[in-house]
Amino acid sequence: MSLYPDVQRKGQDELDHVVGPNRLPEFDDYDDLVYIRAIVLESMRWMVVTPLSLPHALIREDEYRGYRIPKGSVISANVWAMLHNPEDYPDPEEFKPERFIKDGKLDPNVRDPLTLAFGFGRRICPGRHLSSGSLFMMVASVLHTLDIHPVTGNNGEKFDPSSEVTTGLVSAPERVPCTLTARSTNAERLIQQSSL
Ligand code: HEM
Repeated sequence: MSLYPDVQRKGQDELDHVVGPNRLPEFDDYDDLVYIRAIVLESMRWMVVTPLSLPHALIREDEYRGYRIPKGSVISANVWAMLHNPEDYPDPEEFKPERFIKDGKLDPNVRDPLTLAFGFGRRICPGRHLSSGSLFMMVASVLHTLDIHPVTGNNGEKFDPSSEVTTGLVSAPERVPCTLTARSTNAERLIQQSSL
């Protein structure tokens, strides 16, 4: 959000319109918070948590595009490449929640990143609904109450958190330097009330 202030502002505009200043977002707002849901989808796509998913082993021989894959082979799905395929996601390096929206709704013709980011088949992540629901509440609550500002270097340049990520099974930014300020005195009150 610190890198994309326009995305942040659009999310906050939607929250102001749907939720208003006197309460925090709730799951009942889900259907109306289309842009917030698009931010969640784009977050899961742009910097996928498990870029090579989890390895699977073949229980029987298979064939893929003319290649024989023997039983017992270990395969890794390059989910990062799938989620950065410009045919499905033009300008894949850009963080653009708008790519998921058409006529004010989530566009069912755009490939849903959540069908890739949580793995595949019978071992698909059983925590996927908990995770995507929690992400929705987290993004909505943070943007509703806080402004996120980038920390700039000596020359005014913004640090890109995607430039330094951990390697291994799980990928996460090494650091996310930013400052947070309450959006208003109402927002401050909501934060204090929610921490009671
Ligand atoms: C953004 C958050 C999460 C991501 C991106 C994620 C991703 C994944 C992926 C890619 C797999 C491997 C699926 C496969 O083998 O094809 C997996 C497996 C698994 N996940 Fe998650 N996960 C997340 C959160 C959670 C949470 C919150 C829980 C528990 C509450 C959870 C529990 C599990 C378990 C138990 C497995 C192993 C399933 C099996 O092998 O049968 N995950 N997850």
